[in-house]
Amino acid sequence: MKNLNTFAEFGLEPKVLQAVTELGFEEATPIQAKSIPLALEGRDLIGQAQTGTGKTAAFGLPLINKIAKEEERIVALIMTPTRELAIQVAEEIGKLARFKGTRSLPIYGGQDIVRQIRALKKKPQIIIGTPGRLLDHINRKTIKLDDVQTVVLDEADEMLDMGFMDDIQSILKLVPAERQTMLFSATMPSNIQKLAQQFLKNPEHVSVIPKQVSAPLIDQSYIEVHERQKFDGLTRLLDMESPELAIVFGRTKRRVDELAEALHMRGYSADGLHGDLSQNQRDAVMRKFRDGSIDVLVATDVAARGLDVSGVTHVVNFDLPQDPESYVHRIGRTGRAGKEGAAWSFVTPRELDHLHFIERITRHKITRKPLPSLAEAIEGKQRITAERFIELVEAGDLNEYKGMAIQLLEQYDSVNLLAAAFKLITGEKNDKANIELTPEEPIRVKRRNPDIRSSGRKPSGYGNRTGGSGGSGGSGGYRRDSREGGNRGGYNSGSSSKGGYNKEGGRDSYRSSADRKPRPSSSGSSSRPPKRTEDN
Ligand SMILES: Nc1ncnc2c1ncn2[C@@H]1O[C@H](COP(=O)(O)OP(=O)(O)OP(=O)(O)O)[C@@H](O)[C@H]1O
Ligand SMILES: [Mg+2]
Repeated sequence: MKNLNTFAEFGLEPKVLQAVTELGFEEATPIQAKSIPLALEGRDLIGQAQTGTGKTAAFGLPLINKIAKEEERIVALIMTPTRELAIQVAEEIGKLARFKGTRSLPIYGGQDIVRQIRALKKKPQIIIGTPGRLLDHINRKTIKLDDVQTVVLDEADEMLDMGFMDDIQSILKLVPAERQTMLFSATMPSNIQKLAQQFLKNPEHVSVIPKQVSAPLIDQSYIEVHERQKFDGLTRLLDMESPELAIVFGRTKRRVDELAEALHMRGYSADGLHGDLSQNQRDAVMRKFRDGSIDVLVATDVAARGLDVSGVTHVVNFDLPQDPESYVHRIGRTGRAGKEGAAWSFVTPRELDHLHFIERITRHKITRKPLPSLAEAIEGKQRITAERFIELVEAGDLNEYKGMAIQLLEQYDSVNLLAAAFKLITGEKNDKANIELTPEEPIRVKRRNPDIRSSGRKPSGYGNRTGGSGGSGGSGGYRRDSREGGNRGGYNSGSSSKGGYNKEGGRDSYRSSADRKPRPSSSGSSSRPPKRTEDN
């Protein structure tokens, strides 16, 4: 099949094409070039391509193209694992549908259901939702899926990991069998195949996987640190690198809260994002991050999937993620849409094995770098300040300040004066603020079945490793103890038993937190990963 590269060649209708042009997309990305023609033919698809390569438009454009303007029923359903993603995909679909006027609506937990019901009365044609809240509406009969012709599962593997299998099954049973189903993600672990077999008809696998899974424009480094050095390491890194926008990933909700608070105390404009925040709080944090009023977003894996915020120049894994997949998705928040990005990971000595495991699975070398020195941090701050000085000088418009400058220059040396200005501006943020974070346990290598690449080829040596040094944890199972939610050590899932999912824990996070207690740790014999509740 010839790969089409310009959007005009796809035969999209003019109003859809107009939106693409307006958005400034010149060329289709490889995944778009491969998927769009097949999707337009009505084929079922499994689409895999690196983070930030335009998968949303790859399914969004054919979808919008196919929906008749005068349609009054819900004819398309897009499912996403998290609320933020539902909102973002809805926004992108909204942009792509701008000229055609296709109506879409995001539906997710945490948002006032009455308001959603009101919005549903306006006859949306595309629903973009998280599985739990969708089911709620289906049960209330406020959403009817009888006329759905196209279903998209975005980040399908994450939805399975979060325990949405049952919900997805229940939902798909209500969609007519005569439909088109598409499944997209950057990573495709083996459980996806099962889902695909069950719900897709003769699907075309469309994958754009170069040698490595993560996006090529991300410069990946790691710093070996002790747990207690991490915070100072982070502030030095931020000072040295001066990111435009940075996302710092922490392992748990507590970690994120503490870290955001600590950064704040040191004078950084940072805020935390995790699943215990109300939807309003989460929306507010994302808004501030998108408009640049905060420049460091500290987050649990909630923000790791699919989120597309332009200007994210740096991702820092303050704590290493458990899975290679998470690593790929986390660092994929930078280096998007052809831009460059930097990913830094803090690795404690006991986690070095785990880092090498991630390197092997992602087939990408992660370069070791030293902890930035204080001098480098200070120099970084001064460099940025100098750049700002120069911008201001070049912009002119300094008349109000010149009088005092002239006065001072008559009495003092110009170098000393400028140095004093630097000191004043870049000098100690509240470095005295005493910061102590609760330490996190190191991550250890776990045996599991990641199949991060759809080819199913496993790098040699893979799967034979047991944990690093010492300690707790089943040696055979892949113990998913890194997810937020505090259920550390609470459950084991045998490496091949990802099929069943725990329904406990509450589906929607608008429920009271009492409904969302993690499973007690005595239930370690269960092979079912508990559903992560915060995102629905
Ligand atoms: N053909 C294109 N040319 C330029 N930019 C594009 C093109 N297609 C999409 N984009 C932009 O690229 C960015 C990333 O797209 P998108 O979020 O769909 O990536 P993704 O592949 O879904 O990534 P992830 O795996 O993280 O979910 C978006 O801001 C989108 O508007
Ligand atoms: Mg995406």
